[in-house]
Amino acid sequence: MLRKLIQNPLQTFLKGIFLPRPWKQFWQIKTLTPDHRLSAAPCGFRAMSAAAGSLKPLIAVCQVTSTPNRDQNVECCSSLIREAAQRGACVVFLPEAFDFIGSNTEETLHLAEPLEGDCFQHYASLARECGVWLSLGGFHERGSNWESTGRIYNCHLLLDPKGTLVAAYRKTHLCDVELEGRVSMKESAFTNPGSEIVSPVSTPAGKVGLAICYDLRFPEMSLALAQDGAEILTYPSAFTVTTGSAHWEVLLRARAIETQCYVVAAAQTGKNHERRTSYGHSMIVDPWGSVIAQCQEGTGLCYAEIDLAYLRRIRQEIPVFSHRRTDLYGQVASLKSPTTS
Ligand SMILES: O=C(O)CNC(=O)[C@H](CS)NC(=O)CCC(=O)C(=O)O
Repeated sequence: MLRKLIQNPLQTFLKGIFLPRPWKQFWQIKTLTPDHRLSAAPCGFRAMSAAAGSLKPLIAVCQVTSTPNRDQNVECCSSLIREAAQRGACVVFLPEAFDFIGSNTEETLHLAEPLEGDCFQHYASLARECGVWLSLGGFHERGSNWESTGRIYNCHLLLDPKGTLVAAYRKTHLCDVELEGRVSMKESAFTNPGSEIVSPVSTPAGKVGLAICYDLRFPEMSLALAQDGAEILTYPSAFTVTTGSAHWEVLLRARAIETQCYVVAAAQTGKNHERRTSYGHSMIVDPWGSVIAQCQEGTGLCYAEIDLAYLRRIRQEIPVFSHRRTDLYGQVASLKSPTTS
């Protein structure tokens, strides 16, 4: 841990010499005391400093390899969340299927839980313990119609640092995709489609719009969220290697550029079970379209600071929302300018 934090000895040395005293103290507290429990304090500290103009809110993206083993998945996600909180992240993002990836439909349905089950309770108490917001990107939810439909929802949950459920978005675009000999997905066979897009939620990092994985292919949805005030779009995902290597980064950057939002994409990586491998490449894209953070291979975290002043400047300089020719696009004609905060 300590070695990981002191990544650049020269930088460390220079910081030691040149940083004025209060900065030096802050830096030492944040990095040289690895077992110092930074719970609600750093987030508050960062938020306060952000308001004072000196520090911007930090967010963290978790990349994992969920398997059918629920307990192992909880252990892995929880340790990443704790690490992110210790580094001062305000909001921590987990990918689609953070709870598990079943090796077949029966197993998936068998492992699914109601919203208020053990899985939710665990992460609610972890949010409280760590003092962070949690985006739980794709929970296999047995909804109220479980008995009648025999299908679940793919549900993205947002929890505040009190462990309160602030928003739940149920995936609206289901991934029924067949690439002959390469990819076969029929999400609708075990999942009910959600019926609504959820209004973006204010967090210390900005207004977060919730989506899931395959939703990324529908720019109408990202525009609708941006128009409703989103500053950060989230696409927790479990992309296939075939489609991910061709489309993932292009789609994420396009959504960021079109909507002038930050795009946060926590992803599954590696071998989830015998017949399934996920693409990984979890990343954070800024509203200019630059990839500002990306996870390395395997399980892990990446971080970025959110700069809403930068977002506002881009929106002023290239005012696409006010240039939109809503008279020309038929069904999407009703899109208006984003609500600005
Ligand atoms: O079923 C689960 O347990 C987790 N959910 C998924 O893996 C979902 C539905 S099958 N995967 C995708 O949407 C992949 C999209 C994709 O790869 C693309 O759009 O190219």
